[in-house]
Amino acid sequence: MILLDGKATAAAIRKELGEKVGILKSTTGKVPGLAVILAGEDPASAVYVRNKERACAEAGIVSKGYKLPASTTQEELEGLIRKLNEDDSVHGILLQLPVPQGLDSDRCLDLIDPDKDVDGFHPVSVGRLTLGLPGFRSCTPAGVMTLLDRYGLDVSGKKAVVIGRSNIVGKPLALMLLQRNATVTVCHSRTANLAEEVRSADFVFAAVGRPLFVTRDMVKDGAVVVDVGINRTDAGLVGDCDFKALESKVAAMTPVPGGVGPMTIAQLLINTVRSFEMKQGL
Ligand SMILES: NC(=O)C1=CN([C@@H]2O[C@H](COP(=O)(O)OP(=O)(O)OC[C@H]3O[C@@H](n4cnc5c(N)ncnc54)[C@H](OP(=O)(O)O)[C@@H]3O)[C@@H](O)[C@H]2O)C=CC1
Ligand SMILES: Nc1nc(=O)c2c([nH]1)NC[C@@H]1CN(c3ccc(C(=O)N[C@@H](CCC(=O)O)C(=O)O)cc3)C=[N+]21
Ligand SMILES: [Mg+2]
Repeated sequence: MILLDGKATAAAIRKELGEKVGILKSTTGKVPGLAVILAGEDPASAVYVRNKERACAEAGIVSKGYKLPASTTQEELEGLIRKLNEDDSVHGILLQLPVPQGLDSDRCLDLIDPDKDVDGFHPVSVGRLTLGLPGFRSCTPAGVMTLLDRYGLDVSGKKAVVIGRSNIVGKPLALMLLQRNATVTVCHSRTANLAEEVRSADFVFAAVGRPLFVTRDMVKDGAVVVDVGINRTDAGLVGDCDFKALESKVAAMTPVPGGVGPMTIAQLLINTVRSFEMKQGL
């Protein structure tokens, strides 16, 4: 089995980006900037935001954290986004989800300048993905595609089954796989015979949010399995797949932790540097 090492791949990407940013700095006199907005005190979100800030530093990207209390009003949050849209030192704006109760995340995401939408959540970015046009792609599914690329795994002509249809993972991932000429099936909580669908897959993508959801009997011999799930259990952080049971059956698989999670952050950095380049007309 080939372990799809997202941790090592993400580290390599950060190093490459650091070198690229160094060159961009010497030619333009400027550096890419990312604004990360965290409203409220969700502990998992705080961990992710800290990881993002550390990753930015490694790649030479200036990150600016905006920590807002859970009591922040819709008007205040929208005011901050408007200000960041106008700020020339900011090339990417990320609103960490979920936002506290009472705040309307859709209205906030809508307000982000699509040219700074490095998270790929703006309806314009989603529309561009759907149409196959250039634009920012949601970092988790785009990070998955980057990981497959780095391992030379090509989905073209292959049967891909995505489990989960959320707007930030399952749905955009299905569109990206279709763009790469996979034959794509999307499963969800109303899918009949889900196990049978998954058994037919050359590539399985699990984005469900349930530990041990994908079991050995559900996966075909020699399949490639990408586990997007992040579940906090008494046994620690686990994915959606029964890693131990699948190990001797699959051709390649991502671990959790150390798989898709670090790639999500690496993709955010890739998108931010790209946004910076576009601003410079590069
Ligand atoms: N590694 C990373 O960078 C990231 C990891 N994640 C992780 O990925 C997982 C999915 O995240 P997200 O997409 O936001 O989650 P959501 O909860 O938004 O979506 C879960 C999806 O799984 C489906 N589902 C739930 N239960 C079942 C079931 N019993 N049978 C079939 N389908 C089911 C749901 O179906 P339905 O639509 O019918 O309700 C839904 O489409 C989570 O563990 C999350 O923590 C998320 C983002 C980034
Ligand atoms: N606007 C927005 N953009 C996001 O991209 C976004 C979001 N909101 N809200 C939450 C989800 C989740 N997410 C993760 C990022 C990194 C890891 C990650 O680094 N995981 C490590 C482990 C980290 C740990 O120890 O918890 C790993 O899998 O190895 C996981 C999950 C991004 N999300
Ligand atoms: Mg969700």
